[in-house]
Amino acid sequence: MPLKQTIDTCFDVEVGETGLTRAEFEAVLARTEPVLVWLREARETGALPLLSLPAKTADLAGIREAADWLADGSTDVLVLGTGGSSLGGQTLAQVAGWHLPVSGDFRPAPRLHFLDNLDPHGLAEALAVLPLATTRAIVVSKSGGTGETLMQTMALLAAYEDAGLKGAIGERLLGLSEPAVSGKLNKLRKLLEPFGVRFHDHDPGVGGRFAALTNVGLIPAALVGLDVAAVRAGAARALAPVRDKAAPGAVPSAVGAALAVAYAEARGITQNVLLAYGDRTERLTRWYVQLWAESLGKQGRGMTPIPAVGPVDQHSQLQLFLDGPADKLFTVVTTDVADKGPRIDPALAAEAGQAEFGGRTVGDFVASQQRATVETLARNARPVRVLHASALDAERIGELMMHFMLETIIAAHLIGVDAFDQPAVEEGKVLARTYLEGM
Ligand SMILES: O=P(O)(O)OC[C@H]1O[C@](O)(CO)[C@@H](O)[C@@H]1O
Repeated sequence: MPLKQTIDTCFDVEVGETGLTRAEFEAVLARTEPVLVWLREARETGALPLLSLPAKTADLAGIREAADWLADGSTDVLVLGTGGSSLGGQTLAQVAGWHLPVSGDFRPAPRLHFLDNLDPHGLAEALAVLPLATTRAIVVSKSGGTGETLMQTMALLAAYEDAGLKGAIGERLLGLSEPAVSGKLNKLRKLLEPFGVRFHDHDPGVGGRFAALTNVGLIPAALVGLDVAAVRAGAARALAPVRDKAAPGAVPSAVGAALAVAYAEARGITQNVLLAYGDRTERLTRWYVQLWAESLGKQGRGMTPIPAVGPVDQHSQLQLFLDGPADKLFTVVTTDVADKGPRIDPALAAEAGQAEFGGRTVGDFVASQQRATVETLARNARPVRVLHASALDAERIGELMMHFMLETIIAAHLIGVDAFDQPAVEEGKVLARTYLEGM
């Protein structure tokens, strides 16, 4: 079953005066019309390569081959890379069971590790415990110049050398970066190619945070057995209403973008909580944070993404969400979990004084919580939309990610910023380099 978006609990009739009026929403929704025309044309002309990805199949064999090469005889596979060079892969891999509490630790070899944060202690400890002779890595950097990734890579190269494996680095590492362009230095290629490391090309027309559906996200996904063709098929579903010239009200991503922008403009509500239920969606919330924050936060404009996972964050953030400032728009991602998971023994439930648990499954409880949280938010005058998937599988995650990417691009157009750059972060990078030189 495809993704279902429900926005009824976003309006004044349901949430009181914090809520938008239908007229306020419709006015912004109407402004998505030219954006949808632009998107449709960009898909047809290929001007926005992201939009060609859902229908693309020619590269899938190469993606599966790369994943098989990384896995072959390996106990461990590292993904070095940060931001958009890592989070999309993490999000997809988690749907296949990577990084789930407990069961994620018991997955069959190879173990998959994403090293996306540069931490001196963590990296040293990782390099000390990894069985390097059976460890492969894929190094992902669109630009080839990200300091964190270069440093991790150099540290790994030195560790291989110390382990007497220098001669076989080409058999252990794979690179993924923009194609070499004459006259333009790609530091990662310059560093790794002399070791005989092969490179896959990062599509130069797809920015890192929009790259989950390219080899960047799909190689790690394939490595843990996710059906990468199904991910693309799901993405195609999210794109279909744009392609098919549906009216804005029938394009879920346009509706979502219009809601967020209408709340920002008409109510000053610029905080967007993504509360996703289930361990398999935890990385999705982190991927969404980069997408929404880095794409929209510029020129004094933007909206602040807040990640939350259910039900666990009911026990940390929900108090604030319900009873703190009414300054947030909520998106709750739910799935059909009723009847799923362990079933509770009625005798134990009665013994514990929790008779209503008896005969119910864990999923029954979570399903009730999903419903109760949405309703409680609305009753407390918090606007909330629901994105519901019957199950979070390869196809649905592809649909969900494409939905959010389209929503982000449309929102960027509505607020008048470029979704695809991130100029402000450069200043700190330059300064950090200066400080490093002075050490
Ligand atoms: O893939 P790269 O070029 O290493 O960049 C990693 C990340 O760094 C950023 O450029 C921000 O510094 C992100 O936009 C990007 O996803």
